[in-house]
Amino acid sequence: MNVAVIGATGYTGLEVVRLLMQHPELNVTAITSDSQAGAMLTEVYPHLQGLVHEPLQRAEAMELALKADLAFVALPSGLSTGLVPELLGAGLKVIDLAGDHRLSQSDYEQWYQKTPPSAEVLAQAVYGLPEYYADQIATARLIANPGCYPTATLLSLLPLVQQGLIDPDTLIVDAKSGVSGAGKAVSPSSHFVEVNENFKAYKVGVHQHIPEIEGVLSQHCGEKVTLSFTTHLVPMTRGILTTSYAKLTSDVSTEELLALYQETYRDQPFVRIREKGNMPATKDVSTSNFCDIGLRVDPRTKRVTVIGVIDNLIKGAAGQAIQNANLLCGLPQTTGLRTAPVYF
Ligand SMILES: NC(=O)C1=CN([C@@H]2O[C@H](COP(=O)(O)OP(=O)(O)OC[C@H]3O[C@@H](n4cnc5c(N)ncnc54)[C@H](OP(=O)(O)O)[C@@H]3O)[C@@H](O)[C@H]2O)C=CC1
Ligand SMILES: CC(=O)N[C@@H](CCC(=O)OP(=O)(O)O)C(=O)O
Repeated sequence: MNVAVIGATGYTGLEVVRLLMQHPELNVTAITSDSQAGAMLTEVYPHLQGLVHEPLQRAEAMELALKADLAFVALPSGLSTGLVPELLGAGLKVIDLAGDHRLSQSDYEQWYQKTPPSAEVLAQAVYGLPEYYADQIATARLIANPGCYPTATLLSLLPLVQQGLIDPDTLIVDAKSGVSGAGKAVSPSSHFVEVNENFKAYKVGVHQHIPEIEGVLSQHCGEKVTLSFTTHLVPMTRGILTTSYAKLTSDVSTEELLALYQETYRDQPFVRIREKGNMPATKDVSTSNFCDIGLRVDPRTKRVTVIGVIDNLIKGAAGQAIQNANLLCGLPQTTGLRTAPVYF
């Protein structure tokens, strides 16, 4: 299948291009940039010299449809809302990495403070978390690739929520991200001087991923879930670590919960469950599409603590988008994604 990468000069778009170089079935035939149209990607990123030969072009849907069957859209939120209907109308399938097609119109307006996509387009969107929605993804025309924090949080919590093992009212998620999560545009809060040797919470209580996480958990829980969710910026380039806490509804042991997680993710190639006493770190998954999960029950407090780690740019964005493209194409989910993490 021929694919276009929209926003190829951005961090996630660039990762899609890089990962697709080793994909046996998906060929990158078009790459776009608004500010660099007409230039070569290697002028912006010389490390790709000799590896990428397509020129950067503007994201014109009809022109892209002549070159590709599927588009990965890696634009800032708000922009894909305008482009996606044109791409769909031109006959392309779309995987949107932005938040635009993950929420209801009212939630999108409230949490992103932008104009939402039309109800007609939203009705076509399938939430692209392959571990839970593989069948719907396989037949979709528009896939809303999950957010980075929601990916780690949902994979960490859904086994517990589905089995009614935690009281959803007691749920707290403490999340930390590397700075590439903010994209390549420089802002005062992600500037080197602000981030280096520093550690800070941000968007406390107002993070745009709150309704996304609550929405999916509620679907699987059968009742409305609300959670306390706090994001932190860590002075590292890649990686997300989420720590989730909740009160257990029955006396279960760490061993029993680990067995449940092993069983839930037995056939999922990118979720790895740790042995008792072993907690994952961000480097364990760096540059790979894995999500590693560890947990422990505290019998004193009757709470469970679940640690989830992903690479925000890979399982949190580009890798998951390719996993979704594999499902769309009827390929094994691991096609082109079987890379071991880079530990140092
Ligand atoms: N970074 C991450 O870890 C994750 C990001 N996401 C989401 O994926 C999307 C892409 O993120 P990311 O790659 O980090 O973003 P970047 O800011 O790094 O890249 C954005 C891309 O969009 C292009 N673009 C086109 N028009 C505009 C415009 N008007 N203003 C700014 N950029 C424009 C830019 O290219 P050019 O300037 O050359 O035109 C650039 O290639 C976002 O919606 C983000 O929220 C989702 C999960 C994880
Ligand atoms: C470190 C950092 O700033 N991360 C970003 C992640 C943004 C993102 O993934 O955006 P979507 O809304 O498109 O999912 C943030 O917290 O806003």
